[in-house]
Amino acid sequence: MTPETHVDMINASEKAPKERAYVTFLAGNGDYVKGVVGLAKGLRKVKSAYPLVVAMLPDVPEEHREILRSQGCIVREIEPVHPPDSQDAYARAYYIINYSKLRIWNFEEYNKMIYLDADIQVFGNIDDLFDMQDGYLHGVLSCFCEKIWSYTPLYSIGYCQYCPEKVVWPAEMESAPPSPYFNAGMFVFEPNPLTYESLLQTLQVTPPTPFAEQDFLNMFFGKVFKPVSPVYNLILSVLWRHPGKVDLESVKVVHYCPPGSKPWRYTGEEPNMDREDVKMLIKKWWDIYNDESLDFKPKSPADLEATVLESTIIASVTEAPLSYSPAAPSAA
Ligand SMILES: O=c1ccn([C@@H]2O[C@H](COP(=O)(O)OP(=O)(O)O[C@H]3O[C@H](CO)[C@H](O)[C@H](O)[C@H]3O)[C@@H](O)[C@H]2O)c(=O)[nH]1
Ligand SMILES: O[C@H]1[C@H](O)[C@@H](O)[C@H](O)[C@@H](O)[C@H]1O
Ligand SMILES: [Mn+2]
Repeated sequence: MTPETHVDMINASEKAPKERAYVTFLAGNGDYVKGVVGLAKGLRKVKSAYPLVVAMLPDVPEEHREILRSQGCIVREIEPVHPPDSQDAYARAYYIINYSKLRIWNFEEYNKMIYLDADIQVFGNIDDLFDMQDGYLHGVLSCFCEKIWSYTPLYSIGYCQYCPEKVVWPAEMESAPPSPYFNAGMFVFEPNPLTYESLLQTLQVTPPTPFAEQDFLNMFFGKVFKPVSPVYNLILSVLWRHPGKVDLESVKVVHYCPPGSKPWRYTGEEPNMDREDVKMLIKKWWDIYNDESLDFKPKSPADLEATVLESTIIASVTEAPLSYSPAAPSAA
């Protein structure tokens, strides 16, 4: 190597932009695609500087992929991930959908990504999360107060991370209070081939648990998890479980998580869905979804071509599937 080439290489790596992107996940031919469209438009509204990659299972129909490309999303197909142990068909479908999210650690062309569920909307710019300290996984604590947690001892004693002082940990309890547990609808992470292989290998020796990849990621990244403010992932039920804990004015990200709260399925009939704050947040989601001025506008025909091309090239990058069944069921 000539000294010039060496210098060129150093310069090239110094100049290489830090690749960053948002990433969401899509499975099936149902209505979650609306969530992704809403999210793409929401990110545009708050002027995010980074694109939205959609990691999708093979069962997402072409027409939905087309809608997403026309909204400026980078479409990237992933293979389903099968957890170990045979389950009944319903549980299997649920687990395959959720564990497939692990493939995003293989998106090596990005150094840092922010994962967002499709039932999330951003109401403020959160690009600052990319500047969080490297080497950690950043996310927001889960609330344990909803009935969905009733299978856990935590729920029976009324323990929640949002108000740990409320419950004195009973001496007869077998375990100590749990270590911080994040909601897997939003997290900041660094794709990495070694982490990716380790995640998939560990999964093969880890029996599935009710909160699927959320439980698994909490276990896997337990030692490197750093909590960020709940304004970066307001789980809607925190509004009525911990009133006053989060100031709605300062909330940047809303997660339409509780039953009946998906904006595109909202009827107002389920518990708490008739609250004024919930109705206001549902309306705000629809305002973004319906706002045509937020549709992707390629700056030039070449720009549009670039988006489509990027999706095509990325999707054609093949990877060795550790476990793949072409007939992944959909829960949508
Ligand atoms: O048919 C489906 C189902 C799910 N999804 C994708 O998977 C994500 C997770 O599903 P939900 O948002 O419905 O799940 P919840 O937010 O209610 O549940 C929580 O627990 C889940 C696992 O139990 C995940 O960890 C999820 O990120 C976490 O917020 C969706 O946002 C969407 O991106 C689809 O694309 N199609
Ligand atoms: O804190 C949340 C909340 O309790 C939700 O209802 C549940 O679906 C999520 O998995 C959890 O992280
Ligand atoms: Mn969600």
